[in-house]
Amino acid sequence: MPSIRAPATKQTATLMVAVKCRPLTDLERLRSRNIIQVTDDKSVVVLDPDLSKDYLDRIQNRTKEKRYSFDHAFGPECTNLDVYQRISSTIAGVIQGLNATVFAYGSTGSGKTYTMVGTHQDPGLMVLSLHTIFNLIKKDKSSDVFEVSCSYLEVYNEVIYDLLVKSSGHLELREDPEHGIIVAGLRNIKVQSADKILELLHIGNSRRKTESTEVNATSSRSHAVLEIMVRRTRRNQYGSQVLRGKLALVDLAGSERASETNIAGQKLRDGANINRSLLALANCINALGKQQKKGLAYVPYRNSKLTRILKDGLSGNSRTVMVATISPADDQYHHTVNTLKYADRAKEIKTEIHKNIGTVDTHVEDYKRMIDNLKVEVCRLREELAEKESQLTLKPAERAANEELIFVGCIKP
Ligand SMILES: Nc1ncnc2c1ncn2[C@@H]1O[C@H](COP(=O)(O)OP(=O)(O)OP(=O)(O)O)[C@@H](O)[C@H]1O
Repeated sequence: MPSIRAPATKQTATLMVAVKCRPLTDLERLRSRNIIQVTDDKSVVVLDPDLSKDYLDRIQNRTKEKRYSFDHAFGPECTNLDVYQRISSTIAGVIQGLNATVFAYGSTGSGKTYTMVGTHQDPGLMVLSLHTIFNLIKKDKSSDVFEVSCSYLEVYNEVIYDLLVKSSGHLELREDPEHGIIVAGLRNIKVQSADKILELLHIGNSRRKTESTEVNATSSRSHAVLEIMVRRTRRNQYGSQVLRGKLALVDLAGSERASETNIAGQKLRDGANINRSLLALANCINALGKQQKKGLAYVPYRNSKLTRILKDGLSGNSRTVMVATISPADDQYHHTVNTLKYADRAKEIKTEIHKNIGTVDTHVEDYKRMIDNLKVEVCRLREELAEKESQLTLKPAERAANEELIFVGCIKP
């Protein structure tokens, strides 16, 4: 079976960075002050948490107040749907054969899981994206054939587990010449509806490692990656064209300082591993940001499983959105500024996107049939042309007689 790869046209895309500030929790309202101002739909101001600064300190710039601007900024009153509406065009590309990655980045308790998974009243980006994909598929279902499958994994203590398999073993990463980094043995389940994926997501989330820390009652101890693969087959008279789009939705584990979360033993080890991979991610963001400004820089993807999995989303074939989540509480000032610092660097990151137009599986027999049909067509056109030419080369008298004959021939039955 021959395979024909259609030429892909590449386009450069810049990583989209959105910042989302959650509201103060009930507990925080009692002991913390709000230091975040989202001044417009792109700008965020982090106020100096130290109220003792006097006027002179402020005008002499001895303040820790910081200002940032991003592609989008969302205040505590914004819902996940508000965020989603700004990124939905990226998701829609998946059914056209484009890859997309959405990841939430922020310190522990800043609202990453809330943003990605959400609640019943305020569904998160994972849920909203799935509905978009299936609604778009419904529209084009009459002309094209779609196949949707999903996988859900977690990286816990630098080990990959399949969240769609009960008591999954350790999985390994492999480099595939055609598909890039793949997780060997990861279950890929075919699904017919968004509800089925949501059911799988729910099961996967119940298997995810979470712990109660002092900062967050259900703190994610692992990085979770939900991947939705859409295979679209378009049939036309020349055979079939296959488009393959992939959406990766990533909920990272929370980074924290051991002193702050009051943890020890296993939890402390988890924290060290989480921080190691988040540090590796931060280093990759740094290097990629520098690469855009100063030219080539080494990007240390291989320093963690997480960065190897996210490699495509950070520099390969993907339209990527980073949602930086922050807490408005004054005691989170350092975490907030740190998150915004990396979000600011991520704005420089560029990816190259192209449609994954797969092999056109047309049998030799199909080509033979097409050639035969074309041969018949050419013969017919040649005959028509010869007849027209002979008409033109006839002498005028002959032509008149000929036309008369044709005319007589027409009216006589
Ligand atoms: N936009 C929001 N509106 C209301 N509550 C929110 C919002 N965002 C987050 N929260 C609440 O804040 C708390 C922490 O959120 P979440 O668990 O999503 O943080 P996280 O960043 O995923 O933390 P970790 O990294 O420790 O897993 C939760 O109680 C959550 O319900």
